[in-house]
Amino acid sequence: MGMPDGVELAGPRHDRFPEILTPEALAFLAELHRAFDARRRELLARRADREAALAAGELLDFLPETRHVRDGEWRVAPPAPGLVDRRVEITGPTDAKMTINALNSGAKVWLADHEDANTPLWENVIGGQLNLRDAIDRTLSCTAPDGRRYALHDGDLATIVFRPRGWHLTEKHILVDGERTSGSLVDFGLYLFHCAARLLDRGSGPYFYLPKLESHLEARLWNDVFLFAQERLGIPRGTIRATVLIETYPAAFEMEEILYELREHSAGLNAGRWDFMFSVIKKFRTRGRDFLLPDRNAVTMTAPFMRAYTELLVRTCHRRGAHAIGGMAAFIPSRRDPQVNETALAKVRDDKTREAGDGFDGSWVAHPDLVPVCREVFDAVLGDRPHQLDRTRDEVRVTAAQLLDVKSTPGRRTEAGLRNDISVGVQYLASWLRGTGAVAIFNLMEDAATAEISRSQVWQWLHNGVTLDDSGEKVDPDLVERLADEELAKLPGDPADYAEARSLFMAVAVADDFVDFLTLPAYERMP
Ligand SMILES: CC(=O)SCCNC(=O)CCNC(=O)[C@H](O)C(C)(C)COP(=O)(O)OP(=O)(O)OC[C@H]1O[C@@H](n2cnc3c(N)ncnc32)[C@H](O)[C@@H]1OP(=O)(O)O
Ligand SMILES: O=CC(=O)O
Ligand SMILES: [Mg+2]
Repeated sequence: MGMPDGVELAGPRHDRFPEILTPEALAFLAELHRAFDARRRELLARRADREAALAAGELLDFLPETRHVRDGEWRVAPPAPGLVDRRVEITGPTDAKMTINALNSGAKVWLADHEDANTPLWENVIGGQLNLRDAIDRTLSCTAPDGRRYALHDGDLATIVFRPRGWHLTEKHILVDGERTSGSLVDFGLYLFHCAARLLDRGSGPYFYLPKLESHLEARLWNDVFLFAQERLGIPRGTIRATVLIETYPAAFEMEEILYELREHSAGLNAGRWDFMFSVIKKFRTRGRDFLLPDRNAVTMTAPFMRAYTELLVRTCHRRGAHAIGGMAAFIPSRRDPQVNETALAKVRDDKTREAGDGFDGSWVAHPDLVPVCREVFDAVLGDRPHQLDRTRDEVRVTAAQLLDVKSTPGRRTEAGLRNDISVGVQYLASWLRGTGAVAIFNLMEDAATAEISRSQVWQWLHNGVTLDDSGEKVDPDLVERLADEELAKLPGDPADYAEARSLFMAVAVADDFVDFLTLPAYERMP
């Protein structure tokens, strides 16, 4: 079989890429594109309409038209093999070394990330698929630049749960009928095509984390994609499993409906706190004081709106027999600095202790050295039980007003906070443009979600006439430029090295037109 009709490849064909970009796999992607891309675009347009309504004064609320779903009696499918005990999940990009380190880390699950932690550079997109396939075959190995050899352990490895890109992103290197394809469908389709049978042979399955959904209709689209793909590839219905990230403000009002749409394929929900915070800023960015957050690093999971969101998530999941998975504490341990390490371990322990106490069934860590802390905390609560689905949290009642109560968030808006947003935002973008989508900056994990908070916070303060609580200065474009000069001068290397990242940051943090996702213009600057 040659290149399927209507398919064009616009990216370089590196050594082993043809193993992934086979005519059969590309034909499958073309089918997915023709069947579902128009609906994807319609749903993106619906997001924009909803955002316009919020800008015009509407508020988010639970949907009247889906009350029957919330009031009905139904449960999601029982957990699939490898997804019963999820007390520790490590996340990270899919380069060979990280893949091996994550699978060997002792975590129960590895979230193999093509979203927040990944720059969708063509080499990462296809290289990641090769690494995943080789890892499942247990043939993956690599040598680091310093000569260290990496190979997979012989024993148990983490269950792989793959996170494709969100619905908003396209793949410009694979065209169907002259159109860019969807990043979500390309990532999902290639992984399913190459890995589903291999995973099933090993007693696991094709499992996914679904990012950045904004409504149950977007979950319905995923469910329809799953049904179609299972049929086409001859995989039994219900084999695919998906954990949905509740990480946008609108989705927090549709948790039940999202589980319901995916109930045959559901593996639960995750509290994606960083994108959630970004979405809170984004959706109400023009609505003044009621939705103005303090310094990014001052917003914690104990803020009233954050607590309402996580409490509702656990209650919703457990009522429906679905796992509730906690989020990411951003503190990164250090093997070089004992003080940084101690602080990170203590902060992560506190975070996981709160989650385990609240009823979560497991949680995320960003680094292998955090696996033992998370495991210890969940072991203490779960004991021999694989999860705590029996804690139904019937006492929890969360109202729309509680989810919307952003103004009670304690904290100040300071010059240090603004400087941090600018410095982190520019440094992160510089890394992203070099092809690395997750990086430690000032001892915190930064990825696309945390960088979105930084840039949207600057935009929000700037466009709502904020005066900083400490310096008394008004946030305006001149102040942002001056602080950028000062902050970039503190970084090692030549400030010119940051010129492109800085111009991109200003385009997404200062310009009047609010760009939906910083990765959209950033992707256009990539080869
Ligand atoms: C908001 C969200 O979506 S959160 C989920 C998305 N974000 C992520 O997944 C971030 C995941 N974490 C990371 O990428 C990394 O931990 C970083 C970039 C934050 C820090 O990485 P580094 O600077 O390399 O950390 P450090 O030098 O301490 O790493 C020590 C070792 O642990 C490994 N390691 C660190 N993090 C990970 C990880 N997440 N998965 C696998 N291995 C890892 C490193 O490869 C290194 O291995 P080596 O000793 O064999 O060389
Ligand atoms: O994807 C997770 C998040 O916190 O964002
Ligand atoms: Mg996210």
